[in-house]
Amino acid sequence: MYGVGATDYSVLRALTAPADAAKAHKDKAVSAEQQHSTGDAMKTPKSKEQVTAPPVCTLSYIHPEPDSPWLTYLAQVDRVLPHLGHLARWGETLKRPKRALIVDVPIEMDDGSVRHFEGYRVQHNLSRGPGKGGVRYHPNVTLEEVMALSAWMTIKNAAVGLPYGGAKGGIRVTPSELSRKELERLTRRYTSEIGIIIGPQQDIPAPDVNTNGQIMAWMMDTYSMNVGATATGVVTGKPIPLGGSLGRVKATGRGVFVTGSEAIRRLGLDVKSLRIAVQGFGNVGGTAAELFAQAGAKIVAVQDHTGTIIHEQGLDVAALLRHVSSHGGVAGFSGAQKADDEAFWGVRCDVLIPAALEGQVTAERARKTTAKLILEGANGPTLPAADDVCASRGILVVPDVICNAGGVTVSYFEWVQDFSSFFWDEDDINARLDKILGNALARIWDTADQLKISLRTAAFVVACERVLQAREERGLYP
Ligand SMILES: NC(=O)C1=CN([C@@H]2O[C@H](COP(=O)(O)OP(=O)(O)OC[C@H]3O[C@@H](n4cnc5c(N)ncnc54)[C@H](OP(=O)(O)O)[C@@H]3O)[C@@H](O)[C@H]2O)C=CC1
Ligand SMILES: O=C(O)CCC(=O)C(=O)O
Repeated sequence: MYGVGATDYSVLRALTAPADAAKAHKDKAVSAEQQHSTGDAMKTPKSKEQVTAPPVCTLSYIHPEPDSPWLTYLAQVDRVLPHLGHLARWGETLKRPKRALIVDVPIEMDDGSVRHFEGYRVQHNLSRGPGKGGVRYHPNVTLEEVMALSAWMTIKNAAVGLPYGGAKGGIRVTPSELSRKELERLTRRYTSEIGIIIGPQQDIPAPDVNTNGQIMAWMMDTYSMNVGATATGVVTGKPIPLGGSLGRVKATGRGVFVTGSEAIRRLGLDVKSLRIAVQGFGNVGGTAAELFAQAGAKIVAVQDHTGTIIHEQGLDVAALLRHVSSHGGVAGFSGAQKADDEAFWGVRCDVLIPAALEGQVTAERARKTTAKLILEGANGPTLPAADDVCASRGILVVPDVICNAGGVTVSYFEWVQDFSSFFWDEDDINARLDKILGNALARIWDTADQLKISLRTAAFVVACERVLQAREERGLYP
């Protein structure tokens, strides 16, 4: 399945060049699409990025299925290795997590029964600093998924230049089935179990799917009680009165908007004329949709777990946000038509924002979309085969490791503020965020232009050089 598509770098170059390339890009994209539809995509130039063999997982303790997040990550690493020069000898470091902790999380349910949940915390790499990354509560969480998410944190933190390694955690649970008290017990027990490897200097969790400020507050309190001192710096994404940072709740969606707006500018497009489809309407998707709508774009389709809604003239995003907060999902929103879930991928749009889970943009969906630009709000939403389809069709993908890095960047600000006990105002936070993301994206874009590679592989080049350079300079022996 991997590497069957060919990557046409002249298309990508046109896409990554400034606005004057817009026409060339459009013409080229049409011809790439025609090639594709005649089954002739292999005639596009062979590229350094093309991977001929599927990635191999050499770890004995997981057995990834095809298209699984860990194999997606390994395929992305295989694409970067040819660009790493002498550092490539350290490449295997990227393919193994430094440390993976699996914990049993038993809790007493409200009815007096005892239930056990599987919990994980994986520290993929610690060469550049403490582990950093969110905690996910979801029924499909597995060790392998958490490994992939932690590895993407290593790449993201390094790509942006934050002084962290990469980590991620999760519990295999359907949180909506638990009462608030059960959720608190689950969170506190999990925190105690992973307490042996987290800490303000070791590894700093934060929110991810189905976790939020309240859960971070319970984690901070539990860790603090266990160490005997209030340790605000052990988690980020906390409520403001507990050492949280202004701007963190919306930071990830804001980062999608900031990096997306820059990509839109470089493509010579006008945000006010754009039609946008958003998958996932939680913290990330909801905020990104809100900011793009405020900038004048039309949000024409939204999908979450409860269904798909479409409005050709543009949804009233503020009203949809209110509906989701009172009904738990987009289904039943009166200001739109209900649509079939698969129809979401073929909806007429210019920009697609996957902001739900991994593996959503398959090769088939990449062929179906009319979007010119994909902004990865989610982690790992695009399969490697879909990346190849996007490249051959002239669709620019702004990859997760820069596109959704706004959240961890403001988490970094929170951690710094907690250490110094000096808190910044929101304008200051947003200005610093915009600058850091803008500079990181420019560096990645230049790398893509120089090496004639995709933005994803360019982000990996920038990040992996930093990670492996640190590895080499630190040396191997204690
Ligand atoms: N929160 C953060 O700061 C960061 C999050 N991310 C990534 O962004 C993505 C979304 O996270 P976040 O917004 O925080 O999570 P939330 O829990 O706030 O929202 C997740 C959204 O995705 C929807 N969703 C879940 N499964 C599906 C599915 N199979 N099909 C369609 N929609 C689905 C949910 O719908 P429903 O509610 O109906 O289940 C919900 O709308 C994840 O990949 C996460 O790792 C990345 C960087 C930082
Ligand atoms: O804020 C953080 O520390 C991490 C956020 C996260 O989990 C992510 O970027 O995927």
